[in-house]
Amino acid sequence: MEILSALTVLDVRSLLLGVAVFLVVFRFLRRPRNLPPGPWGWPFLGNLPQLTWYGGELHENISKLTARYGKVVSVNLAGISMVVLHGHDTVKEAFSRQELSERPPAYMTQKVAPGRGFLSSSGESWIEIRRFTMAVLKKLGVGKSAFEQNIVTEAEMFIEEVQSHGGKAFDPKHAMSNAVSNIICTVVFGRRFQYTDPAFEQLLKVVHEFVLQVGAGSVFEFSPVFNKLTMLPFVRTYVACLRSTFDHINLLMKEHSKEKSADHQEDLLDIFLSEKKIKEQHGVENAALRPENLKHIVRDVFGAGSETTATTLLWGMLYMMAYPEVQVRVQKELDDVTGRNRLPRIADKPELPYTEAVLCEIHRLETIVPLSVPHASTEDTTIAGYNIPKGTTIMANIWHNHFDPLVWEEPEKFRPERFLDGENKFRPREELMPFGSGRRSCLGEQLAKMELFVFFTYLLHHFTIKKPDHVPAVSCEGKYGIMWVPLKFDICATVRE
Ligand code: HEM
Repeated sequence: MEILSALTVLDVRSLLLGVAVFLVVFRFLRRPRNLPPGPWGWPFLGNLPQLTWYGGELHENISKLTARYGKVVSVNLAGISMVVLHGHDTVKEAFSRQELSERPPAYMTQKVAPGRGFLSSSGESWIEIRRFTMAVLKKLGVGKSAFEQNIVTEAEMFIEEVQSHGGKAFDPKHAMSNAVSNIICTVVFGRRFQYTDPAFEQLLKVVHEFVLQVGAGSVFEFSPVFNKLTMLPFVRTYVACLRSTFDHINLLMKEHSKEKSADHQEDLLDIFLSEKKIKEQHGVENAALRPENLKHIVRDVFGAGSETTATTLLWGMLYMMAYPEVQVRVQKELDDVTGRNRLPRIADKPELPYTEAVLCEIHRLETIVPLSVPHASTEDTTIAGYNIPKGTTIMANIWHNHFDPLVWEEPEKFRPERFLDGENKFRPREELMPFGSGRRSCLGEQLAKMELFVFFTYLLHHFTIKKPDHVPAVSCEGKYGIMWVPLKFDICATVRE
């Protein structure tokens, strides 16, 4: 009897062991062959501990893997198997292809607010949303000189705000975010807000909070693991930020639908609603114009279009304090072209090659979206000879490309001259890709370039900016959330003669 029960226990154990071995072997055999190489990972967390917990930034740590694994590296971040591309040629080739230009599922956002925007759409709905938004921006004159006046208005308000500090030390972040966000408000809501407007202040606060709170590479958003672990404090914070952003956008959209003030300009919301009406009258279905999509489009355009440009301008101020000789050269170039009696205009840009080179060098050294925004493959395909199964998340390590010593001589150095030719004319470099590359590249690139040019030239035409005396040295250190942002700093801005 005892022998029989011992045998039964043994049989059950053997059976379980057999099943476990079978599952491991089956999984191994089913694994697609010739995947891009990469380091081993922990169960559930994958390579997250190696890449984020032991110091260094995620984009730098992934970049280090290229020494061992080459330009196309597989990593797993909390259940997301992703392939990270390095080298501008690899990124350019891959992102020009339709099957590598979609987005992975945005689990968290869909949980909080179902609907499609730029971050959460692929295929036909993305094509429609992008086409619609591009048409709106074109209609509003964005990217053309007609829109310049809106930017100039905000730049002038910003200059006034800076001047109000009378040369004393202050943190420019708040005024900068207000000014740049107001330009997007003109596009989306047809109006600018007073810096002290409570609804506007709240919106900026939640967007800023969102940027600060979200961990490296928007991992929570696209992770099927964290998506289920909503009891974890940092996931709870992320969800709360998402909720709060959508609540504020809903509030501003409700305000917008009330009676318009006399100075109201046509905006994205107006065009969305009127296009929707026309399409409905003609019985045409349009994936972009579903009511639930509107708040997503607004959130994505607002989120992508405000903090990005403001952050680049903050980096610009830091570099001008850290490299006063570069600041003097920009100011001289501005004075030579515009004199002291008028302000620079976008039409002056071709005559300001050094200023343009400085802006490019800031984009390169402080790549504010170091790992770009995740893409996904929509079919089995290949990159650089490796198999890429359908549904793989693909990231581009833009930061790595901007520091590639084979492309940039002494890449760690701030050297705007690398964007000038032998005759000191502006020399664009295709290896510089702060706005991404290909079909899914930044929709707001033209707008951002106009804003950066106007704000940067206005600032340096009006003021000389210096580090406050109490600060021992200018630090160009940053912090990585969704974006690479400078640590808090103060400036002193003295009015130029
Ligand atoms: C310095 C400023 C900016 C930088 C560095 C920047 C950078 C980027 C990058 C790297 C991407 C991802 C590209 C990809 O997925 O491959 C992106 C996407 C996007 N950006 Fe920008 N951006 C900036 C300003 C703006 C502005 C002002 C707007 C406002 C209209 C904007 C709207 C968007 C949108 C809507 C997308 C998503 C495009 C899509 O999925 O089709 N961005 N941006």
